[in-house]
Amino acid sequence: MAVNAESNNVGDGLTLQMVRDSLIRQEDTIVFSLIERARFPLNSPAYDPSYGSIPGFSGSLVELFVKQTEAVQAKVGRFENPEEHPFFPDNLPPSLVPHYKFPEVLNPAAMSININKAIWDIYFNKLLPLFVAPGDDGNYASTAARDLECLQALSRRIHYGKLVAEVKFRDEQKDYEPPIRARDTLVSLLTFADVEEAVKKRVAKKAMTFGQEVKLGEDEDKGKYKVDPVVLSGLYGDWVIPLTKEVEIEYLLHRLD
Ligand SMILES: O=C(O)C(=O)C[C@]1(C(=O)O)C=C[C@@H](O)C=C1
Repeated sequence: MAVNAESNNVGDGLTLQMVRDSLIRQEDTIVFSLIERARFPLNSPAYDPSYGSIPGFSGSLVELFVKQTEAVQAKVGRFENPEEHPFFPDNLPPSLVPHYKFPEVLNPAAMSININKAIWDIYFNKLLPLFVAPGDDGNYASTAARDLECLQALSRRIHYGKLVAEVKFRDEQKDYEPPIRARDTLVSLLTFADVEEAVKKRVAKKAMTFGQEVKLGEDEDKGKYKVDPVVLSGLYGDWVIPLTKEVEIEYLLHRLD
């Protein structure tokens, strides 16, 4: 994605269009990862701390999987990238690999913003039941792996709100400073209803395109999708965009600290 990874011309040259292009690219990852998760039913034992009573660990299978995976990823430097946020930041091991100097685009206040706890709760309690079928097929490890892919893709996108906010602030500093100082509402200033509509429509279209049954010959199953496009676009409208705005607001409120 990444303003970081794909472009050397970041920092002062960062534009709202560049940041939005990255959000559009990230939709692909999110839609694909949700479709992949939907291959499995809910598999609720993966989320039940009492399932299996894991020796030496008090938590669910998915928590164990995420904590252990994040520990490995921390060792190879994943969270050195300011665009990455761990779900379990406490007691992560340090990176063992040489430090890459990522461009410093954000205000240092950005470091303290991590809303992954909210993302975790919303993903498991609100989103999952909307797009996976009920049931249990025993594939708990694969299910947990797919969940982490969804969570990381969503988290990256939502925390990208920091970059969106930074660019908006730089573009319209005069407009943003007074409400920030007054700790006033910023939401109307940073909302673009037309952009939000376009995001939701594009997500529905991607869900149709990526999630169609591809068949050869006559018996094409038109209109049958792996995940309901209306559900995915609703999930963006109800959760992904509002959480991104929450990060934007949080970032801006500390932008002048
Ligand atoms: O593109 C922007 O301006 C954003 O702030 C991102 C985003 C989104 O989450 O997609 C959020 C708020 C705006 O109303 C429009 C879109």
